[in-house]
Amino acid sequence: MTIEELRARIDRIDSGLIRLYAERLETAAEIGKYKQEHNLPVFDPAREREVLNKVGAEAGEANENGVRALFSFLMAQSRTSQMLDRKQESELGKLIRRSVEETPKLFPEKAKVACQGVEGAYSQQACEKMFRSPAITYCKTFGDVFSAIESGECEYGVLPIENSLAGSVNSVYDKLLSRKCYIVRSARVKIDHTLLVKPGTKPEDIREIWSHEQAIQQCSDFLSKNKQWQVNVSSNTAAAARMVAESGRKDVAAISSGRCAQLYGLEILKTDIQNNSNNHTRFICISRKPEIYPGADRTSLMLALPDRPGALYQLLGRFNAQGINLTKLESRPVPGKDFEFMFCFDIDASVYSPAFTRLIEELDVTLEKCVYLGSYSELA
Ligand SMILES: C=C(O[C@@H]1C=C(C(=O)O)C=C[C@H]1O)C(=O)O
Repeated sequence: MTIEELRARIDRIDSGLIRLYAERLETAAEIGKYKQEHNLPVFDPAREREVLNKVGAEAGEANENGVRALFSFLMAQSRTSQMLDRKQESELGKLIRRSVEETPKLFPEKAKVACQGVEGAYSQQACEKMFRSPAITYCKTFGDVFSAIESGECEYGVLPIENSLAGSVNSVYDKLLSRKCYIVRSARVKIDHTLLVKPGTKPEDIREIWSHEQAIQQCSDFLSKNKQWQVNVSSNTAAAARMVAESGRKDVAAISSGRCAQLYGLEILKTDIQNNSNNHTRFICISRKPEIYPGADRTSLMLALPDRPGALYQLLGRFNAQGINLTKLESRPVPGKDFEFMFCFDIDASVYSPAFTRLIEELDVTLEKCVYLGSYSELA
């Protein structure tokens, strides 16, 4: 047979498959109606197991895995269509729709905002990107930022969530999971580390360096060329700059943003001392209530998957089926549990799109645990 003839045969098989696919979905829709009339849930895991075992056995050893994967996709499609036919919103679907309806159309210009650190911190730059005239309360720790919102002392909080070189800020993710706050906006801030000293200090006078742990890591090449310096960790890059300013010493230097030079009366000895100049940090703005402002095109979720082969593959298949892109996928251990993981997803889809609504309905109904962290837009 020629390739053309073989392809014509494939085309005929495909037409048959399409007809059977539609027929299977129509039958599932009828089952869906029955379930609705009899108050039965859409998802029937026992029946799905039975179907997978049956088709797997029928396919025989050579085709078993492929057939099982195909049928798990087909069954997910029937579930989606049954759920959409119900026109009954899931709890999460309702929360998102209500938040869109109840959130004002404009992001506030003024608000009481909690940031971690001291004046000059990168969190402050992020906060000023988000709010035109914020009233900032500085907190010692990330946990204190959450507490300031929970107690009502502040309306919003600004926290780092991810750095382009160092990756996710895991302690912020863990707190988002354990404390009830939602992401309502995010912003990218370019990180430019500089070496700051008291005016008049010369490079050869320096004996000690102070900075935040991450900044020290990000400037490791520069620091390794100056091994005679003793490197000390401080809680924040801006706190390190303030410490140098207040120390009265001329043998210490801070690694901090250039902005802190003016703020604390310091001199910039060297700019751009980081290993890689493409260094950005993403900051999030959190609030007690989910607020979804116009333009929200990113949604963060944390999902728990059943511990079985193919669970993540099947979930990713749902994103693919809805044509939805992901901008982040990472696993996080569940605090206090041995080797139990949740997956952090950043979904790249407008909250107004039907595909997003369908996906949320599916996830909320079929997954063991789906923690909604918020829908928002990111300021570049
Ligand atoms: C079609 C049904 O609904 C869902 C989809 C299934 C399928 O496509 O085979 C099986 C079980 C249910 O989760 C059904 O209950 O039979």
